[in-house]
Amino acid sequence: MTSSHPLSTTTSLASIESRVQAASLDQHRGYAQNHYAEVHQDHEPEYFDKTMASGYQFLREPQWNKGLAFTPDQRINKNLTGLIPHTIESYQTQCARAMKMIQSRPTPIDKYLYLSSLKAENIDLFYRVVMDNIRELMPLVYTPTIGDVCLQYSSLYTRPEALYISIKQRRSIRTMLRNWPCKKPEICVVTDGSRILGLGDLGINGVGISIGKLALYTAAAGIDPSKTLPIVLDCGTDNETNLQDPLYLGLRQRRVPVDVQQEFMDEFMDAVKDVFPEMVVQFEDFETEKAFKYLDRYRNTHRCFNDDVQGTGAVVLGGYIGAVENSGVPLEEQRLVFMGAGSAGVGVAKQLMEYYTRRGLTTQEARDKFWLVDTKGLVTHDRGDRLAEHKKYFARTDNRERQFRTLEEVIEYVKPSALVGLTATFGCFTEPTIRALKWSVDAGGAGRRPILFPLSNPLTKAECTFEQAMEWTDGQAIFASGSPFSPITKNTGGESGPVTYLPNQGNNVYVFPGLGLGAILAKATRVTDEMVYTAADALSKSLTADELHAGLIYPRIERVREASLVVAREVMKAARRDGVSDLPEEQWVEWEEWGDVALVSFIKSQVYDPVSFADAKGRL
Ligand SMILES: NC(=O)C1=CN([C@@H]2O[C@H](COP(=O)(O)OP(=O)(O)OC[C@H]3O[C@@H](n4cnc5c(N)ncnc54)[C@H](OP(=O)(O)O)[C@@H]3O)[C@@H](O)[C@H]2O)C=CC1
Ligand SMILES: CC(=O)C(=O)O
Ligand SMILES: [Mg+2]
Repeated sequence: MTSSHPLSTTTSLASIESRVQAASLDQHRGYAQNHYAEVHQDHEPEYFDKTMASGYQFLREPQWNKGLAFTPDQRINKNLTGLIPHTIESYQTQCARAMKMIQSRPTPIDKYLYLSSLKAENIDLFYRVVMDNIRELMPLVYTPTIGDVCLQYSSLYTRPEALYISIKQRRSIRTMLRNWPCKKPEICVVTDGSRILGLGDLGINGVGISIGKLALYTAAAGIDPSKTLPIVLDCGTDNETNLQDPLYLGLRQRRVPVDVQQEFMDEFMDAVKDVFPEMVVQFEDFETEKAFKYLDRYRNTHRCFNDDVQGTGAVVLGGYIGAVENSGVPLEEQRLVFMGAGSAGVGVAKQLMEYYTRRGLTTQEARDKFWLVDTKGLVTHDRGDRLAEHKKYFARTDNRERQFRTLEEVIEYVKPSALVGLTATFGCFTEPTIRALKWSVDAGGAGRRPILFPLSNPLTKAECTFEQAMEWTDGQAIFASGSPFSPITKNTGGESGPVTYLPNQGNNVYVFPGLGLGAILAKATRVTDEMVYTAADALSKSLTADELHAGLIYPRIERVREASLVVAREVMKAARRDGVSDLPEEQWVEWEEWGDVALVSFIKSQVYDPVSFADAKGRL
């Protein structure tokens, strides 16, 4: 931590606030926000020196603290004797204590808060616990719980965990970036909070998603946590609840106009390039128009990608490839209906289209496989409204004789083999729609199975539940959801006994960590379409025989780190093929001589793995 970390400004704001009554809180906040706009530090932040630190100072630094795993020598050398209980504990024992505490907490938010404190105290232990219990804990540090955390972020706030940059501080962006304790962050997740999961505009509270995604960069791909940088750009909010909440931490104003935010964004991206030229930037949960606009604007000038458009596109393609194999409906006969034509819907449709064209279809033939539905019905050129730019590519002409206003009408007309939901609308895959999907697949021949992907997050926004999907398709649907559902065991009454159905989690967590890691390690100057497509392809090939046998289309979540490694390896190679890798050519030639073995061992040598007890015996 630095002596001039943003913590110091937060503390001074807190002390101002403690002296005023709630009634004048807003006024003081306004003062503070304008005041910050003038701040410009020209000195470098100071850092504690690990070799000099000792005693409590050492214990209070989450990246140095080992809890009770310090060896006797370390305790003596760092003046820790007496400051912690005499016992020496392995990480396993400490993990067991943490899990006991998590399990004893009554609600997911309470569990999240415990984990969050652990992260603030002992980073290695936090990641060890999360990695060793990823099936149980990922839903806490990520969707669905992170959605609730974002909704309540301002109330839950206890300590800084990100860079909070408001549009009023735009003249100080470089200073703020330099204030970040890590001098060379490698990956940043930035949001403006305008479309957080399916929860809409959450303003500055959306920062929880940047924090959550970066925790997964570490847990699921092994990026050193000290090299991660969560950022929220506060451009105001149109969320009335936030604007009325006395505890809301963001600007109390409506969102600035799109052109004003564009200037701010340009300044931000320029500052990022100046201060952290090698950092990869992941755009996250920007509302539709901005998501597409910023990706187009910066993709050829900055190391960046959009997770909702590209990461989601890649993860759905990665699962779709396996789903088609399991469905019994040949690729060329597949017909896809998408409910939702936003950043994720269009991003996914484009990625799947790319797959079709690489399989020999013309662009037109590939595009004809997709029917996109939005709040006004089937997206067509001539339905009487002004189509948003991003919808035009997939707009159809089917409604010359008839209008298709509802999903039911579209399914009846298209007779799809696959139904994809990216609407943020709970329950919009109704019983009739799911039964109609199954019916249209059955009509094609025996043994065929429908593909059903209700991908919206969090669970409260899922288009249907796993139970409904199984019930209404007689257990036939090949199912993937954005947030995790539990397996279902049904007693069929047959001789073979109960049947267990396994859901898949079709979430970009299977792509962004490996894509980011690959881009970082390849020193990619851009994140190209080829890198994104390759991530999808690699993901589809990363399943074990056991997973394939179980009918899964994504690796089990316990293997997400292995899958990320495969994705990162192939993304690195794609970066080289596209000529955007800044690694020396001799390095690539040397790796090539050894096949993938050398590249894999290079990746493994670069990733963070929280220490085991044996490692803890080593030097600090
Ligand atoms: N599983 C995963 O990995 C990911 C999941 N998502 C999820 O996808 C969802 C959408 O995200 P995103 O695309 O960025 O959001 P957008 O706001 O960009 O798009 C939402 C789309 O859904 C349409 N829509 C909303 N309600 C309905 C309805 N009742 N009937 C038909 N169409 C409807 C909207 O229509 P209109 O255009 O007319 O407003 C719009 O086209 C979110 O819940 C998000 O969490 C996103 C990224 C990754
Ligand atoms: C998963 C994700 O990125 C989203 O729901 O927006
Ligand atoms: Mg997202």
